[in-house]
This record gives sequence, structure tokens and C-alpha cells, in this order.
Amino acid sequence: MRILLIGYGKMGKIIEQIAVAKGHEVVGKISHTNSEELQQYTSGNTDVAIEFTHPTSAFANISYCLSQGIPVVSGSTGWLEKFDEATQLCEQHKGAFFYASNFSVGVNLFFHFNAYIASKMQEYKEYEVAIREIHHLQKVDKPSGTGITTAEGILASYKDLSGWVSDNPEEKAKLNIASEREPDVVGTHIVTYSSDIDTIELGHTAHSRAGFAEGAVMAAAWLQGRQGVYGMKDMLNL
Ligand SMILES: NC(=O)C1=CN([C@@H]2O[C@H](COP(=O)(O)OP(=O)(O)OC[C@H]3O[C@@H](n4cnc5c(N)ncnc54)[C@H](OP(=O)(O)O)[C@@H]3O)[C@@H](O)[C@H]2O)C=CC1
Ligand SMILES: O=C(O)C1=N[C@H](C(=O)O)C[C@H](O)C1
Repeated sequence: MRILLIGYGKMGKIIEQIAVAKGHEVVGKISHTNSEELQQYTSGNTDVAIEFTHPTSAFANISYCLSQGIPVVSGSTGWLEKFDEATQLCEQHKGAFFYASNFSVGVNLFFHFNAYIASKMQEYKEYEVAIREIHHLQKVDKPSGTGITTAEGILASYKDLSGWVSDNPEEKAKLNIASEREPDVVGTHIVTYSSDIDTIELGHTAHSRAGFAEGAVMAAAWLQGRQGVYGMKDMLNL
């Protein structure tokens, strides 16, 4: 595949390594400083764009790709208030758009088990459910996209909770997502069910960014020849 990397930071660089090792060609690398060069890329010179940038730039990048008929895979977090608009654009242009808050296979298995455990635990009201996410100091958004997806998996069963809240454990009507920032932590997510008697935990710890990058390249290949909006559940049949 001819891959355009939109975002050439921590994720863009490891995606390049993995894509090239698999025999793909990187036709362009866009970052903040050369963002105007994005206009050079069309469906004529690019098979797929892989977008990992910033909450403020993700939607514009995705919109550009869809307007040009370039299939786009995005992992940027913190912009999802515009997700429905991106979906509409994809339909309007008959394009292809793949989004995941987390591309690692392990985290998507964690999402699957999380939803199942929540469906059982909601019957046991003596347990209070909460989420913790821990990331490196450079992370600009909170809570993490993965933390939000984890919350959505729990809230599907916990009908008495009215959504999630960021760093506010006192708001008992909502599911709290606690965010911690520490040096060099790639990404850790823990769901805790606590009672006076005991605690049950389900967690995922990423040891490197390789799992995210592998998943993004896999999604780019999977998206070839497809039309519509997709996520990891579609690709992994979870
Ligand atoms: N879904 C998943 O599996 C994962 C998602 N992520 C998400 O991916 C995103 C990127 O993460 P990461 O690579 O660690 O971040 P980095 O900060 O390391 O890299 C971000 C890249 O985006 C570029 N960028 C920033 N602002 C703009 C802009 N306004 N226009 C164009 N390019 C811009 C930066 O350019 P410059 O260097 O010139 O500033 C840089 O190349 C984040 O939202 C993160 O949460 C991260 C890991 C996994
Ligand atoms: O910014 C990161 O680094 C990560 N962001 C994603 C998120 O917000 O969930 C995925 C992963 O946890 C790493």
C-alpha cells in the first residue's frame, strides 16, 4: 500500500517502521510544521492515510481525506464530538473511514471482557465501579479515548449511572474516570469493582506502542476496497 502518514510523532514514527517492514511504501509524512503539504495528496497517489495527530487537527485531516476519496484510518483522541459529522461526510463521499480509540488487539479483548464483566457485576450493587487510566506526561487529552470507550462498555449495562465523569469520584450518579500522568507510561487502564469486603480488577498495560501501530497498519490493509465507517469490532469479529 502507498501510505500517507498524517502525524509524524510518537505514533507516526513507529507506524512507519512497522509499515515499511511489511513492504508498504510511505508516500508522505505530515506534521504540524508542514501541514499545508497535505493538499498534495489525492486518491491518485495514496492508497490510505493513517492519521494520529491532535484533538484540534484530527477532524480537518479526516475530512480532507474523505473529500479526496482517500480511505482514512484515525487513532487520534479527544475530538469525538465531531464523530457523527465525520460519519456523515464519509457517507456523502461514499468513502472509507476506520476509527479506534485503541488499535491494540489486547485492548480490544479487554473491551470485550470489560463489557461482559459489567453485564454480570451490575446485579451486585454492593460493588462500586470505577476506571483509572495512566499515561505519559505528554498526553494532551483527558480522560483517554480508551478510558471513554471502557466507560461506554460499562454504561451499556449500568442503566442507573447517567454517563461518565472525569476525575470527580464524588459525583456518585456517574462513572468516574480517574486520569493520572506519570513519566514514560505508554498506557494503562484498570476497571475496579470495590465493596467493603473485597475488590475485583480488570486491567490492561501496554508495554510499548507496537501494538497500537500493528493494529493501525492491519486496519489500513483491511480497509482497502471497503466503503463505510468501521472499527476494531468489525475487523476482529469481536
Ligand atoms: N488509537 C490508538 O491506538 C492510539 C491513539 N493515540 C492518539 O494519537 C494521537 C497522537 O499521539 P502521539 O503520536 O503519541 O502524539 P505526538 O505528539 O507524539 O505526535 C503528534 C503528531 O501530530 C502532529 N500535529 C499536532 N498538531 C497538529 C496540527 N494542528 N496539524 C497537523 N499535525 C499536527 C505533530 O506535529 P509536530 O511534531 O510538528 O507538532 C506530531 O507529528 C493522540 O491523540 C493520541 O491520544 C496514541 C496512541 C495509540
Ligand atoms: O496518547 C496516548 O499515548 C494514547 N492514547 C490513546 C487513548 O487516549 O486512549 C491510546 C493509548 O492509551 C495511548
